[in-house]
Amino acid sequence: MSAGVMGKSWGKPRVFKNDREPMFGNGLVMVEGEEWVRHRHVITPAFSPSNLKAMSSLMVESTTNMLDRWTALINSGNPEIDVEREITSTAGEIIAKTSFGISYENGRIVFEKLRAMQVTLFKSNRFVGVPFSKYMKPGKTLEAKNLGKDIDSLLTSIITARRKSIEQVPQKDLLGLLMAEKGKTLTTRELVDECKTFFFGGHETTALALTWTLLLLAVHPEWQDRLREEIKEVVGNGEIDATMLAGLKKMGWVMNEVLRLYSPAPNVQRQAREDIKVDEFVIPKGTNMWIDVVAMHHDRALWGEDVNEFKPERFKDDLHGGCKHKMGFLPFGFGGRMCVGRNLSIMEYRIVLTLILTRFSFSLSPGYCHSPSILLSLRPIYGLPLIFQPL
Ligand code: HEM
Repeated sequence: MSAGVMGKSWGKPRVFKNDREPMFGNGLVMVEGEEWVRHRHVITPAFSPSNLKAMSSLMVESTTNMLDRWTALINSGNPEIDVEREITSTAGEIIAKTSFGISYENGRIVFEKLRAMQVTLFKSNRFVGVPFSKYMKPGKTLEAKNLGKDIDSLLTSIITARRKSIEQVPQKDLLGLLMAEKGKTLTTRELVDECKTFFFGGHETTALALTWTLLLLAVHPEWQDRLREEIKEVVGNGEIDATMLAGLKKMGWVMNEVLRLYSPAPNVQRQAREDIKVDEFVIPKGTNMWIDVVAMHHDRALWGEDVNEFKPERFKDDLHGGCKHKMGFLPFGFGGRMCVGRNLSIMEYRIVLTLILTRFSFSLSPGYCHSPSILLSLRPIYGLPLIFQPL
């Protein structure tokens, strides 16, 4: 691929920014040029393996609460559970805990308001790029704006309080880590936007990766067994230790195969900041490029005749899953702007799936209707009802 494709001459489309401003403000997803370099420099170290490991117990805690709820439902004669709704809510709780903490009152309120804002935006903001779309649902747009104001002022008060106490109690969540960076700093306004960015960029994507995985494991029970065997060998029956998770190789292939077949982020966007030469073509300044990741991940020419089959083993000896082009598998984007939270989501995926598989087996409910749809993310539009059996 030409160097022009990967260079800094590509930014994010303005239309994408307008539509997503309430969610991301001027957070990492939105900033460009030198500003992006500065933000990325401060944020990347917060996602280091040792920082992430310290967050694993929060993930275990929220997931265990969810699974205890499932056990109570099953014991009361209700073994059918909509896992999409359940997992999205738990992933929201996990990202709020790992981003800014919710063990104190203001954090909990921010979390509730972010959730409400997500529901509102989902109703008002699904026409990405449609001119004047925010005027189609003016009530919802206003509601999102008011929630946004409340969230900003609550997060500002959390950050101000932490600035006063940072010497005494440095917090180990992402906000605490960003505030503790020596020399490089973000302003309070920038920190507010990064907290929102982590929430909106980080939980639904991970939840959908898990949801689609449970669908595929429900229809391929032999893979439930294989993963359970691997968990027994690698994790044993004791508590999950984050250092063991890298040993879950087959689970890694399954995650890649799910991200290939049902990529939660269905497209990656760029806009030419200047005229760019790519091989014999010139792409004029201002051109929007939407890379259709879903289509690329289902392209027979790249993947072969079995492109639509669930075959995790295609990732066994090849990080690209046997794809004929090294840029053909892009669930986390590409280049310098590749997803900064991917290791957090990989850790969360492994923890949640390990805990589910250790406690339950599951099959598809006859009520499931397969209809993957792109509404910002790629989601099962009618949810995912599964029938659970305790092990
Ligand atoms: C399965 C889970 C996830 C998927 C599929 C995913 C996917 C993506 C994609 C496709 C991009 C755009 C990359 C590009 O433009 O080349 C991105 C960027 C980003 N993601 Fe994720 N993501 C996931 C989880 C997370 C998590 C857990 C967080 C944060 C806690 C996060 C935070 C971000 C941020 C901040 C960016 C912007 C990076 C930049 O522009 O420098 N993501 N993600």
